[in-house]
Amino acid sequence: MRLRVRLLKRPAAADPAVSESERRLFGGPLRYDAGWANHEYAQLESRLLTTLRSMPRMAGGTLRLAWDTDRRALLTVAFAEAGQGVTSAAGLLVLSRVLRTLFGAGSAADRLHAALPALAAGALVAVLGAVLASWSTAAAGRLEPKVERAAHEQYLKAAVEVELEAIEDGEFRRLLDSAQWGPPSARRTVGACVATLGGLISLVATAGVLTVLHPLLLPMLLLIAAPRGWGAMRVAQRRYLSMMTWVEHVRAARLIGQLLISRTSAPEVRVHGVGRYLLGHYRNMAEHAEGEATRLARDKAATELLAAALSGVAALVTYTAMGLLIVTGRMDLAVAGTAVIAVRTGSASLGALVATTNTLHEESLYVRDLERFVAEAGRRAVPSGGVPLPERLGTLRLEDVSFRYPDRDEPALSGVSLTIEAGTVTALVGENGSGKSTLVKLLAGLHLPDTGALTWDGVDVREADREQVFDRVSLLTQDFERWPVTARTNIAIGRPAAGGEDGSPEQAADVAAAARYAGADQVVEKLPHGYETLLARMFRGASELSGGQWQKFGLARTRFRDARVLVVDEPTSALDPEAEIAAFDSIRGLAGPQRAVVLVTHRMSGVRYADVIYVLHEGRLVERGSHEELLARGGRYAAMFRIQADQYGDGAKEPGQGVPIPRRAAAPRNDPSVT
Ligand SMILES: Nc1ncnc2c1ncn2[C@@H]1O[C@H](COP(=O)(O)OP(=O)(O)OP(=O)(O)O)[C@@H](O)[C@H]1O
Repeated sequence: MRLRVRLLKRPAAADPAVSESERRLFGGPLRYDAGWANHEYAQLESRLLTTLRSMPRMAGGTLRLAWDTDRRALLTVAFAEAGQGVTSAAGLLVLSRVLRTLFGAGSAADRLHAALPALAAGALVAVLGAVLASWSTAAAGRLEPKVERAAHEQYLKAAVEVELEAIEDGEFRRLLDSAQWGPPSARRTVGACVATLGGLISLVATAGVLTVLHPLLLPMLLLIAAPRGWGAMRVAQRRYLSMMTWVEHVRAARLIGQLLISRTSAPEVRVHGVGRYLLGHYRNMAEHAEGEATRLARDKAATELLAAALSGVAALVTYTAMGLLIVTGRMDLAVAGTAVIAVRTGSASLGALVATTNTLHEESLYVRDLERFVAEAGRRAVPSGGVPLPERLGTLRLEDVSFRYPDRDEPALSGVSLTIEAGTVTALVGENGSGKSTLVKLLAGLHLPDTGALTWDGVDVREADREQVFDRVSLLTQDFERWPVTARTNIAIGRPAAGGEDGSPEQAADVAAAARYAGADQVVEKLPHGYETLLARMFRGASELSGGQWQKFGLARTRFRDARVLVVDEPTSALDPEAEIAAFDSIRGLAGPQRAVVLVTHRMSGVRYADVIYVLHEGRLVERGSHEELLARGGRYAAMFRIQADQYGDGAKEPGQGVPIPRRAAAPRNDPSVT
């Protein structure tokens, strides 16, 4: 079905046109709540003079980066661009000399002969200009990718060093999102800086030559060039204005395109017929965007025609004035010839300068986002250094710990006190949202307590060397990372090897041992290239694992990491019953004299053999004890255990019979959903 495109009133800054499809699917234009989205509006405010004034500040960050990355290339570009300005000025002066000689007295052969040295000098200047231009191109070509790489590294390094809290903070994420456009923009800023510098120098050189030739020529140049400059500026501003409307259609259409081809939506796209539905909306939005592009093209054509007409009138006035000056003997014919060429070169330079200034302005907005992000990330980075932790692990203690996520009113943990001893298995249980995963993140050093204390053998985690805290923890969560790398690296990445250890026979043996421990070796045996099989469904020749097979890899990675404290959060959700029993056995086996295991799970069968079980409820610890003790108490734990046991029909065999066991409600007979 083709949907009607409803064009609203002409696009304006604050009220872009919205297609019927966007209204229906997204309830309006699809605007990102991201920093860079603001630029679309900021750009509209830009004017040439404002842009020119803020240019040094805008380009400053990128130039500093270029200076740090390859100062030789930067200086070469600057020198070559300045040199080109000088050669273009020299070229004009030589041209003036040639014309003067050619228009002078004597026979044609004599005049031509007399002009030969100047012609030779002109050729030399032209060759020099070309050499300088290619020198600048080569140096800029070397500099640009280096600047992009340096900016990207700066971005990634800043991102990995911040506290987890910052990553979970919406404001910071927006900054992170907007800053990702910074590195490619830094690269383009280098190009725009070079072009702007070149344009400026050549303009100044041309203006200088014209002033030397005749004082009236410079105002004449400005008169001819001004309309074209105005036209270029106006077209650029209209483009910004249009981009604001256009970008939203493109964004919406792109989202729909992704939904149509995504793997996760593929079943519904086919079975529910969502494909045809979304395709119709895609066409509608694309047509809307095409309409905007057509409008823009018409606008541009009209503006350029007007600018050309104004420029033509200005040229007519200028050349008439020049003719009068020649006729009245106040201007030499040779000077006039040079001036005509200089005026043409100068107006072209001015037009190009306006365009490159606009590009510079546009790109530098994204670079500024990157700079803001790097500064903010520095403020929110995990502090380096601190009190070293004891070599041997004794006790991890939480005393009256509370923690609240910044965007929540209620604390996720309140007044939690517990102890984790080396050589034990500690289980954390509780209903959804009771605070188990939050507690795990605190234990891993990912979050710091708001109040109370978390100590590693007496060292408060706030003062401890966080690098060491991370080093002593192994974290296996339900959504652990399925790295798109080989099976071997997927296990070995548990403790990324330093330099030469990667791929060593010792490492291979450790990987194999860890895989055997977790039962992942049987999975590897069936892979086409064994440990060298790439586990990434999106690449050619790669294999994909099932959820349960991945969990075995997760456990193998944890085993390989061999840390002091193993934190395992819902490790068996995708395992079949047999594999689940084996996995819980393996996890229990990981506890050793110097190692503690903290297990979070909703599978009550997996926690019954833990040395100590803590029950969390709404962020508070409500029960503590062994499986038997807690069942005998008949509290929350006993209720949870018996609900699960009851599903298998053996709840009555457990102690703690006094606990009321909620039964699953039977579906009403007349429920229309039950057939
Ligand atoms: N990143 C976060 N930002 C804000 N609130 C969060 C965040 N993570 C968890 N919460 C909130 O903190 C509380 C505790 O969540 P937590 O994930 O620790 O519970 P849980 O016991 O692990 O739950 P589940 O059994 O469902 O995994 C919940 O109210 C949850 O909504």
